[in-house]
Amino acid sequence: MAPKRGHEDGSDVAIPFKKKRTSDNDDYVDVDDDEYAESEANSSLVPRGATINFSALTRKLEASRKVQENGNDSMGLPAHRRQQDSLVSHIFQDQDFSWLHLKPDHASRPLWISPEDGHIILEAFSPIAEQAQDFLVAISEPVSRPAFIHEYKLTSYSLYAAVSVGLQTEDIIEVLNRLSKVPVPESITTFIRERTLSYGKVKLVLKHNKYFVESSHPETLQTLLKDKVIREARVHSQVVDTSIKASTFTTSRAPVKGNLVIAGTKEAEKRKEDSGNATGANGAPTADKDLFTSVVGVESDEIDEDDDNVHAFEIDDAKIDDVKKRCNELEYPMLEEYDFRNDTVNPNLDIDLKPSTVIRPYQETSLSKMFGNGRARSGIIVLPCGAGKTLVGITAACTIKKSCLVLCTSSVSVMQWRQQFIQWSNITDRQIAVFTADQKEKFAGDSGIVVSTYSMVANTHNRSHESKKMMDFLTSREWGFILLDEVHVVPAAMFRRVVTTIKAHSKLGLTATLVREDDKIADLNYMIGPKLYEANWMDLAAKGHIANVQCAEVWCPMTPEFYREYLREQSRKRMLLYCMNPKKFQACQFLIKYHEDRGDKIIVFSDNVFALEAYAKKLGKLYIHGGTGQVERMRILQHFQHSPEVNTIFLSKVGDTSIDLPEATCLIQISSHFGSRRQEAQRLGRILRAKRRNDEGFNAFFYSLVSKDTQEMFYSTKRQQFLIDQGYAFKVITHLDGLEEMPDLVYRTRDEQIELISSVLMANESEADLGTDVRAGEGDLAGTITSKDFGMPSRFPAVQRTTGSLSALSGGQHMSYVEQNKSANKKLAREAAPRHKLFAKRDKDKASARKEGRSQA
Ligand SMILES: Nc1ncnc2c1ncn2[C@@H]1O[C@H](COP(=O)(O)OP(=O)(O)OP(=O)(O)O)[C@@H](O)[C@H]1O
Repeated sequence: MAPKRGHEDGSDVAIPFKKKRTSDNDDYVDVDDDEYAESEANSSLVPRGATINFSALTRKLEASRKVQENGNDSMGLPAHRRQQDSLVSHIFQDQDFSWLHLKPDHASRPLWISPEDGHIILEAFSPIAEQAQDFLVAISEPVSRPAFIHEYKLTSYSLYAAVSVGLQTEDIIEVLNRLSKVPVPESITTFIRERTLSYGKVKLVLKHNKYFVESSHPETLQTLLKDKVIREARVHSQVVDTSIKASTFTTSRAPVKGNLVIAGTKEAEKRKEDSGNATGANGAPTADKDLFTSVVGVESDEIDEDDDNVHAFEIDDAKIDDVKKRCNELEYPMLEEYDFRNDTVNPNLDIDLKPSTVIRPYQETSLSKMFGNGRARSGIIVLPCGAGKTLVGITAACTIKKSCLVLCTSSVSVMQWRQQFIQWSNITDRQIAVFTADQKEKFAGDSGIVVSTYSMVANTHNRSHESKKMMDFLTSREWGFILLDEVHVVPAAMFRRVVTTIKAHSKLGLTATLVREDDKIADLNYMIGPKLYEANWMDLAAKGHIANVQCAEVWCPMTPEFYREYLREQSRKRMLLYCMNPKKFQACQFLIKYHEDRGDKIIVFSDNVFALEAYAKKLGKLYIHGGTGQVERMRILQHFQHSPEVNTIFLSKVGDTSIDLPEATCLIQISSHFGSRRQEAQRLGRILRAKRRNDEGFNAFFYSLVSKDTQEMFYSTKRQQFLIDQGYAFKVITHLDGLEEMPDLVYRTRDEQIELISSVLMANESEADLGTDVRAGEGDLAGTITSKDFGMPSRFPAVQRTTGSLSALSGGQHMSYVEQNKSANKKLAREAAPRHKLFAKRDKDKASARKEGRSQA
């Protein structure tokens, strides 16, 4: 489903169109499983959604048993269907689904469901695709969403999330059936029923400061009460099965009744008008809505939950964790909801959005999933980089109006969150405090906001006296709301510590890239809650909320000298060699010139600080890395924002996430962190917020410069996968037209290139490390990441010094190259690992040719 990569002829340059991190004090330790991409073997061994594949596997095994027993296959499919014969059956073999008969009006129904694995294929060009997408996002995981055909997957978690936002089993099946070109296969209906049977049936609700296990299914509560742990946790003074009238219960698809989120905003007014003008909830014209209704046959508003009779029993505060765990084991995971409007014990916080703050429709939609029934559901909201997750979090805090704790990944983000709270809401300076290594503040009054980092809160060692006092402040009180930024990067253990030490009634996780190679996403489901909403990147771009980006991969051939060294080198310097490839330098110079001439503002990213400095100095540009002081950073960023003289800056990974530069319209990536899909997406996020995004025909540009025939090509392909799944197409540029004619082209001559290789070979091993911004300072998001940090054995030796010659130091670089190279060659020959026989033969041939030459001489 990935878009094809095409070749560009260069004339079309106009298309040129975010570890284990250990850092100082308050910065977190971040495990990005994406980085497993460093190991090719790992990446292929750990498929995405492994958890789900496991259940699919179990079903398959079960099915094969059934086939043997009664002639049905694992998904309950009749065995005879495999013998279905048609002229083309043999081509598709077991992927021949022609036995699933199309409905007579299939052309007007936009989707097809695979009976084998629950994958759903959606025609994104259908007039009712937008409504269908809303529904599919609620019940399934988006797998890939390019322009015309989308792929989704029904999983246990997606169905858990669907139920948690109020959808009912039979509604899911019914709507799916109406949208599907073929009758929903029995295997799928069985799967949906099985998975939704118990999920979402039990809620943990805090009402009047007492915890209740609540359900509208009395038999479920009876089942739970049969369990010893739960029975013992029950508070007997309460009347069992208290009937609680849920006054404002609605489902996710119903209009948000009594919802405080949108009240008072201009957008709310606009939406009221829109509905008055008979347009759809998404602004879709009535005609489309009618078509949806005629095909789907269910008005979205019809799916209202009839939840009049809710039964509950009270449980002991101290036993909450045991009950939660037990419910999980019994396969009745509890949804957490906070009836904040009826919480009279925790003091209210006087916070509201400023009248000038207008939230965008997708921000509102995401929040409606959280507040759909007048309570706050805990869960995760996924929005693209630059789409305004901060404001979503702030709006949620303004809705709950109770004390709020915000946790983010670095001290830079802490300051940004604080500033954004002040910018978008009426919160006063005294009501919002920060807790970082440098600042330990408490808010004034009974209620307020504290912004901190995960590591400040989770860290249990070496706390200063001040920090201890601050932690007591945080742990001794009840928080109405905890906001968790960038949830996908925080290790499970750290989350567990945070979640157990802080008593919060509701949790909201925010992220742009819910991608991990392992099953840690499952931990998030348990610790925070299900995914409540995931936006479509292309949709937001089409509506002008984020910029349209043209992505391209520029293939830069290695010069023969660099390639020879690359093949010889066994250490990290291989990476430095492909970063410092003179042809890459030239491509970078050309693209900078091209885009500066167009009036673009350009950010060049390099993870490797050695390369960063070398490029920036050679091309005469300003640069920022971990070692750049705060004052210097601000000065450079201000120049970039306001001065027409500074149109290009070079950034190390410190700029991946924490820098908000809406002026930037072009990104050039010269070195990156292995195959990290997350970093690729986060970097793209820097230009998605481009100020000029709504200019007529405006495009932002994202270039990855890749040295041809090197490992970098593999990593690059891997990195792009997440963005491709979001619908981005990467073009391949193999030739930049006009590059050769550039008057002041760098490293044009062989001598200059040889001089460059000399400097690379003389560099320290540590400087060659791609994942390390060795000069990262306190508060930087850039930490030091190595393969070892991801639990993998380091393939490279630790830092090692190489000696440069005196002649090199005195400026005779050319000579030093020869000297250095000679000795390096000897050293390599001594240390060389066993070579492939092909190369061994070539070396032998060469050696005998040399011998022959000498004897002839
Ligand atoms: N409703 C809105 N109205 C106006 N501006 C908005 C709105 N929502 C977000 N923005 C602006 O969009 C930009 C991006 O927002 P924000 O930094 O919250 O994005 P993000 O999703 O957290 O991105 P990232 O994941 O890259 O950190 C900011 O400049 C913010 O002020």
